[in-house]
Amino acid sequence: EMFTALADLEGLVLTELELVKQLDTYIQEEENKLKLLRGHMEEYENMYQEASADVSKYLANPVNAYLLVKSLTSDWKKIEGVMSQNFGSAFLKNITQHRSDLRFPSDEDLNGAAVALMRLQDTYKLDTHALAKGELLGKKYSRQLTAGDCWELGRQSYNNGDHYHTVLWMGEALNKWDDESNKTAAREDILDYLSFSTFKQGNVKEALQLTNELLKIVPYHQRAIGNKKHYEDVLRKEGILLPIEMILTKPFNTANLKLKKPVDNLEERDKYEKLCRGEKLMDPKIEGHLRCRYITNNVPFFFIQPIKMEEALLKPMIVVYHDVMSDDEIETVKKMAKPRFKRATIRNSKTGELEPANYRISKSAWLKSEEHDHILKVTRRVGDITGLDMSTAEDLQVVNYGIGGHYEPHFDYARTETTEAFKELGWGNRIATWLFYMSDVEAGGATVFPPTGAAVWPRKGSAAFWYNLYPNGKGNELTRHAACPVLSGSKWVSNRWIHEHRQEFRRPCGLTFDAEM
Ligand SMILES: O=C(O)CCC(=O)C(=O)O
Ligand SMILES: [Fe+2]
Repeated sequence: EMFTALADLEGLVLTELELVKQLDTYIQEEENKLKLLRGHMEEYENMYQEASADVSKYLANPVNAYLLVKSLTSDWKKIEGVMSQNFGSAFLKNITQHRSDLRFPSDEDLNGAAVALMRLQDTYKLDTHALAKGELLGKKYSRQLTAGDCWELGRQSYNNGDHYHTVLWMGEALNKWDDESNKTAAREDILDYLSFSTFKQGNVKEALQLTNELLKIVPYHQRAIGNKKHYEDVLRKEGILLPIEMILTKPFNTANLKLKKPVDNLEERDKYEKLCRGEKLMDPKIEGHLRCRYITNNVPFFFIQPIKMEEALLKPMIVVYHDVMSDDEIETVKKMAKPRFKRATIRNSKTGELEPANYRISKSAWLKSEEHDHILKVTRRVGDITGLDMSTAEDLQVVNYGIGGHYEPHFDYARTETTEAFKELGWGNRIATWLFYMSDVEAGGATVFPPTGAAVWPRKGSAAFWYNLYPNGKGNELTRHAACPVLSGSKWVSNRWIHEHRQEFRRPCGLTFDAEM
């Protein structure tokens, strides 16, 4: 699957280019064929006109007689030959053969991309109508969606059992359909999905109204007849007198319906989404104490070029360092990571198999310091700035987020028994997180901390840093954080997780829960 990373989707543009080229050749070949046939047809027609005026006189001429016979034997064979030339199947064969090196997205990608669009719609409170017009945050214009495009989004939602978004998108499809001169969907298909999902969301009257509308187009639609009866029964039981006068409003307005967003088990969803939208949740008094400063850490090189530090939160301390990774270093890391990208997976506790994780839509790869001088330099820099020993840090984890890519609220440290945490590494728990931002993000994609209201917005070359553990080794629950869905742009980050061992003299352990750095 490729929808999970924007870097992978880029290849699809090449697929489109190749298709355009091939289709162009195919159309030219078909056009040549038609031109040839038209020429032959005109010849036949002329001959007929001439001959039919006076058949016997015409055929009395031996050349004419010869040409008539010739035109219906050898010429006709040529025409047969031209007409049975099948450029279409040759074109398809060519594409199929290319399929392994041309990259085609799968149905899973289509579903993933549709779900991502719904996630963006919910998180950033995007209006369905504006989105369908190609508006993002009132300014950015993408292509307009047709009734058929909206219908497809509705159908994807329906197949996922998500009647809420089915109603929104099928409703939009219905309105678009009304305005379209070249219809891109069938109105009865839109009404079929829309009526059923409207009913599923608990709007029986409107479902009946939409079903009646469908029956006007297809009077013997079996399922619609059954549904109509069922909806009427439900209404009768509710004590509503039938038939009721109902006219479909134009445009169809989903705002008049009762609609419930699909429930999910993330209790902090509300806070998380508010922070993603840039709403301020932090106490202004706390925010007022945040400062910026230059640091040198007694590292000689930093005396010449001090590091710019900005506080994002004091308790626990979350800081952002600016200009700590150069464009060259970023390019190296991206280039090395791309061919190794794998989608984030989790192990299914029942089957033991690795499965794609829906709470984390991204692709990642691991790079070692030894692999490139740039990575080694970056590792040393992190050690110099944090004062921590990097020999117990994990390799650099490079991440690229795809359409609507996100990472739901989580802790970076292991919450199981400390002895069990990252057992294979044997370096203790993840004491601190260093998070490089390797791209700017046009919209969305913040790193947010729901318990405290802190938010860090990606800026190319910056990095966020915080301690996950208290000095006594206990995990700090206030460090729970998330990567907001990317609304526009491609988001690249890389993680350096530093472990407890060997930090004893650098960040002494203590008995306290003191959250200061
Ligand atoms: O991408 C981000 O902003 C955060 C990523 C993150 O939290 C993680 O990879 O653990
Ligand atoms: Fe994280």
